[in-house]
Amino acid sequence: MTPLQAQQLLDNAECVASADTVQAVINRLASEIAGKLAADLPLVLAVMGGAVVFAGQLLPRLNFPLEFDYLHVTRYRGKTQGGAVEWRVLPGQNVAGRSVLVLDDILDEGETLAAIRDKLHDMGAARVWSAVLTNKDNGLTKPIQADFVGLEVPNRYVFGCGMDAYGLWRNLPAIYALKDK
Ligand SMILES: O=P(O)(O)OC[C@H]1O[C@H](OP(=O)(O)OP(=O)(O)O)[C@H](O)[C@@H]1O
Ligand SMILES: Nc1nc2[nH]cnc2c(=O)[nH]1
Repeated sequence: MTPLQAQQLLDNAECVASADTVQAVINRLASEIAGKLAADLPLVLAVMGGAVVFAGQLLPRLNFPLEFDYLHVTRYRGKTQGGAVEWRVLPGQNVAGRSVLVLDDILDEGETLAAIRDKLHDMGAARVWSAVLTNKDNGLTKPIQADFVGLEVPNRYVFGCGMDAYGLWRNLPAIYALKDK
């Protein structure tokens, strides 16, 4: 894709959450998470790559001791339809016996987060919590619900705030939905 095509993608998209809304949502999530996990010394795991913006903005708002690490799993690989869950970096052995909080940018069909939860339980996590910046309102019965949900987004392909559109635009401070084809 050329820079002009990438710009046209954004120009034709619809903003579904402004940058101010996203900041307010992350503030609320930080306080909800502190209410549940402040005394647990949790291991916080960001799901690369989509969670990078969410994690980077949430972590400084969590005012209690925690350990941070990441895992990398992908299922969309720059496309707008998901496929098989592919592990690129497994969680570390430090999950055993821990209260683990998984951070991700979006819960869509739920396959990714369910696979992460199962993996963490297999590795001996004492309790697995999850926080997602967005939950897609797609009418599906999902295999997992997140414990902490930022925003509901419409049943369209969304991007910005860590979420990509054809591999691009993760850097946007607001959330957009691709124009319907
Ligand atoms: O609920 P699901 O339908 O399973 O989709 C959610 C997952 O899809 C995205 O990851 P993606 O595979 O696009 O990789 P990325 O993090 O590199 O964008 C997103 O970051 C979630 O991890
Ligand atoms: N960027 C992005 N990634 C996703 N993964 C699952 N659904 C989506 C979506 O709508 N946008």
